[in-house]
Amino acid sequence: MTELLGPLLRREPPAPVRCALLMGVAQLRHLNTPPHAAVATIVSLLRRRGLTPFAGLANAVLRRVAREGDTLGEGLDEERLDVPSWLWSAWGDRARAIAAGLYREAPLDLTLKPGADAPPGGLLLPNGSVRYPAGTRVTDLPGYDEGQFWVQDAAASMPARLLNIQRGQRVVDLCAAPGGKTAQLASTGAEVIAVEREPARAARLEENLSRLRLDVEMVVADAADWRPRPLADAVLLDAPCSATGTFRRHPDVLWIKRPRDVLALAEGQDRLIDAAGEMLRPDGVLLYAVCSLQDEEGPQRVAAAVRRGWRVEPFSESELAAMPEARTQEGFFRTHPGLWPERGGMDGFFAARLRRPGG
Ligand SMILES: C[S@@+](CC[C@H](N)C(=O)[O-])C[C@H]1O[C@@H](n2cnc3c(N)ncnc32)[C@H](O)[C@@H]1O
Repeated sequence: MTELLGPLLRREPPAPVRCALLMGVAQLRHLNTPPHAAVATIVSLLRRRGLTPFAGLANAVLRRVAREGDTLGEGLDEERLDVPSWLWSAWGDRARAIAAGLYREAPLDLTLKPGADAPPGGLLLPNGSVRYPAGTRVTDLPGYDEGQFWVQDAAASMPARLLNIQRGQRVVDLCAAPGGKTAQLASTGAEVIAVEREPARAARLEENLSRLRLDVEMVVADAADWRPRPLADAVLLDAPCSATGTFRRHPDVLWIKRPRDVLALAEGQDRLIDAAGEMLRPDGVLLYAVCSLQDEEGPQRVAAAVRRGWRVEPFSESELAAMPEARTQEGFFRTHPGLWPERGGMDGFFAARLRRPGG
């Protein structure tokens, strides 16, 4: 949008005026706002902010964008321009496919409790999630109050499915709130301990589990310090991350994160992976997951874990039969918002299965 605006301005306007113009361009180009409404909104916004001298400029520029927007935009590589350069480079040859997800609003995906019926109007996805159009309000769907399902993007539902936990096993769910993965684990009949550091988020997790009528042991603690007794058969670590994979729901994430944030998060991820190692019985399994598109938080964390003695246990083709496009050569699970374009995309996720060092 900045590139579209540039040639229409003879000199750089003050920052608030530029912001208002960008809002106008976004309304005209992306939100299908009728031109008169977009122009009137921005002009009146400028007047109310004491920027009346710029009202004429806004009027002229935005009318021109409304009239000639398509011609003005010709030759601009919108996908490239809508992604910060450092992320575009970091995404490498996946960048264009990932950026395609920028222009699709995320649908609403549900995970059903075993045996529950899907509310009408949904599309059953190959992985078992049920998809509803963007904008659907989950609380309006029949079965919500009875705890028959919860909101969880199709890609986000895969790590817990891939852990393939069995009834009676003891599983620790680290970094658990708001509890989508906890609910999946608890639905298997496993003994689940959910660990969440933030008390307010832990309270939300408890509320969610109570609506779902699922039984879980809750621990409010820092996963880096807490240890279970007896040790666990499996740990699911949904580690705090840059969350770049969630940009369809949180578009600002692409613009507020910096490369140094990713590096700091990676250090924390290594610490939590090794903490998980101290929670597992010998030969116990760790499912490491992040909703990040960044190599530093995915494959590079696994490579670092291998250097510290962890073993990778690749996901097989049959384990990922429902989402074959998500299986990497190394046997990791990796998705991005450009996948499943005909079905409405999915979040970006990374997951790998690791065996405990010395196990
Ligand atoms: C990505 S969200 C987890 C989403 C969740 N697993 C789900 O499927 O609904 C990350 C969560 O981890 C929590 N968290 C971050 N660092 C933590 C730590 N060191 N120990 C425990 N919880 C932590 C955050 O408060 C946040 O609620």
